[in-house]
Amino acid sequence: MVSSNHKSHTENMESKQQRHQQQQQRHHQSVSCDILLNTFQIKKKRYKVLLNYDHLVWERSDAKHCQTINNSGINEKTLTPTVAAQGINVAAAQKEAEYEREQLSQRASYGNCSNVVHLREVIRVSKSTTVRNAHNPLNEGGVNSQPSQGATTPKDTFLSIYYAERIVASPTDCNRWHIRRLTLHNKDPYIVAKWFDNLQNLVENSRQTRIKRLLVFINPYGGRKMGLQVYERSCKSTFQLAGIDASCIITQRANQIRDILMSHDLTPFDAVCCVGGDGTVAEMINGLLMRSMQDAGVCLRRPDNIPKPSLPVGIIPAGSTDTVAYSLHGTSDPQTAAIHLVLGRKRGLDVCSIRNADGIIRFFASTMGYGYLGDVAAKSEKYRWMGTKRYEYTGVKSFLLNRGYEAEVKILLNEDEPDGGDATTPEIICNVNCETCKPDSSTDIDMDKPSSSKTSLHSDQKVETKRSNHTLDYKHSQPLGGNNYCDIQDSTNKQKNPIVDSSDVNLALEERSNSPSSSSLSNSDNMQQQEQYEFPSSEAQSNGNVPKWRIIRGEFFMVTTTNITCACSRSPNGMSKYCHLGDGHLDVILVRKSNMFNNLRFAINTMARNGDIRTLPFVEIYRTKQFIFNAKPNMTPQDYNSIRGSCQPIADSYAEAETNLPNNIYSSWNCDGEVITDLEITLTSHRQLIDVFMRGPYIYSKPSKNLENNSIFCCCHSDS
Ligand SMILES: Nc1ncnc2c1ncn2[C@@H]1O[C@H](COP(=O)(O)OP(=O)(O)OP(=O)(O)O)[C@@H](O)[C@H]1O
Repeated sequence: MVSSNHKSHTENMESKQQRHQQQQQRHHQSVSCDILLNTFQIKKKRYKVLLNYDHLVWERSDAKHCQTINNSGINEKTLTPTVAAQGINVAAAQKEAEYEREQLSQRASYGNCSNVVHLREVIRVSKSTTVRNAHNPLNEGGVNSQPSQGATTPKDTFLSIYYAERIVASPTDCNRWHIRRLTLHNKDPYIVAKWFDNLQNLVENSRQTRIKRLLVFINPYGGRKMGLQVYERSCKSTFQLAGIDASCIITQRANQIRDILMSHDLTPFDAVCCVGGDGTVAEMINGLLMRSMQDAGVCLRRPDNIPKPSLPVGIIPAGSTDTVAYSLHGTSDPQTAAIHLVLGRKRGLDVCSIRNADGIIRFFASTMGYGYLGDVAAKSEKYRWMGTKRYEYTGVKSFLLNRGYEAEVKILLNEDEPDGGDATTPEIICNVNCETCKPDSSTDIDMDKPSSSKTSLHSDQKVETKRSNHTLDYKHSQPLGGNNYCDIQDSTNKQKNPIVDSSDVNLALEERSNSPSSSSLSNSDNMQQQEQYEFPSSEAQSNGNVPKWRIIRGEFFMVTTTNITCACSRSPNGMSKYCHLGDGHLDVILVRKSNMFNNLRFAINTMARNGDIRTLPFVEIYRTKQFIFNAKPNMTPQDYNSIRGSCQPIADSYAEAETNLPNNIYSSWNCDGEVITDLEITLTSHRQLIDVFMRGPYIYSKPSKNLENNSIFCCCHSDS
């Protein structure tokens, strides 16, 4: 009896709930219509404003004011892809223009004096009774952004729409975004309420991909030690405007981000973000990847596959070079990075794993350079007090002292490019609509399939993985949209811990010295610029699917692998202009030892906007999924013990590197700005292993006055 009563009560509750939901749905349907057209005042001028499905259009009621002014003050009617003169890849630029046109296709053709904003770029909508409150959405009046429910009489006559807009100013400045406000005024509060409800519903729909709870790591030590200020100035208000509940942690030591990500409960968050330079990004990415491996229960050193972390990442530049942020966003403007984060558009970014004889030692997202770049990283840390100037100082010093480094590299040939994918054919620059980086189902290469020269890589050694889930002491006292600073109890002093302990080095070294393949490599007496191919045996061929390697030996000014273009403000095209963000490959750049003049040519071509290192005869570029490096092909087994490689944290790296490496015979690796002293490593690219809030760099489309159709291609308006 009791149970049947309970049952009928539950059914009643359920049907009530359903009715309530239906009522709500009906209410939403009644308030949301796809098209609205009204006249509003914008800065005391009358405008016709149209809400057309997913975009908002406004234009002066008075036709004589029909010319729009863009941000650079240029009168414009349309934007066309006239970019050939800039030496920018025309095909890619056309693609962008096509994309922009596609974006606007559903907008029909508006007058050339119309201003258009896609609701996808709208960050917040608020209404208020006074213009003052409309301009302060986080104040009492403006925060009221919930749809007005039923009976209350509307009294707000101002509607503010905050949206993100890209600034297209010049070929060198077309990637920055800023937030603009459009304030509409209508004396009839019912019209304002209707617009508010509709906009709010539509924006909510496009908001589904956006995040609400964010974990932010701020590095107060990197760059000009301005991490906190950068966050306060460029990100905090943007996150608040977007209603993001940000919990901030100011780092107290190197590797703390990685340790927190590996040990604390991350379920309260939708995303993780870091404010810092490349070293900070590397820590965050390493922490997330190690955590996902740990959670999946795979061996950290020798995983069969590397699971993709569930949390996407945001990257806010506040370091010295910020190559990762620059390559991803096309600018090192922190507000742009924050805007990409709040708008929620993600792309997969390739990440490379680095293995030594013991297995994976860490991951990198930007670049890994031996020779010149390694020397700069090893030396520059000592001069951190110089700020960003330290790179210039140690850069020149390392440049002059570089006498070339002997090495052997093995490059895995791509199946479709039997000659090794020599990158001399015209290529497309990775951009916002890059076809090459479209997400696909192509699998990663098998971690253990391509072998380096070491048998120890295939051993079944297991590393115990332990996970302790601490919870962070977040202060959730503030409402959604707050920016809370968290207290972290950091009892462990792990300042000198490498990403993975190299405790098994001796064991691995013994295995290595017994390895038949390593001895076969040491037989090569003549190391001068040799190149050969390793062909599979006939037996292996009959099995099919056998990797083929290109082997190159010689002396190099530098050997660099890049995962992204490595562009930065000093080198706007980057070291590897055509490198893609998510194609599952890394670019290997070999700069042969030649003379000072050639080294200088290389440096100039890397830094100049129109430079192209592919034209230099002493530079070779290969695109590959896997790369094996050996700095000491002639080394005897005894020598290994004196030059044990290990991954060093950035602190003290200079001292360690100098004592470990004998008399400039060997360089070290610069891995995302940090020093690694391993001399035998294997790099493997993992396609789109991490999701990042970014769009990729835009290619400049020059504003033109040629009017081919009546559409406009950017959003410009007079309300600022
Ligand atoms: N509170 C701290 N004290 C000392 N070191 C820290 C602290 N917080 C983070 N770090 C370390 O500082 C290192 C340098 O930071 P980061 O790479 O962000 O700046 P940068 O080297 O100036 O910039 P870039 O790498 O872009 O040139 C990082 O490797 C990080 O581990």
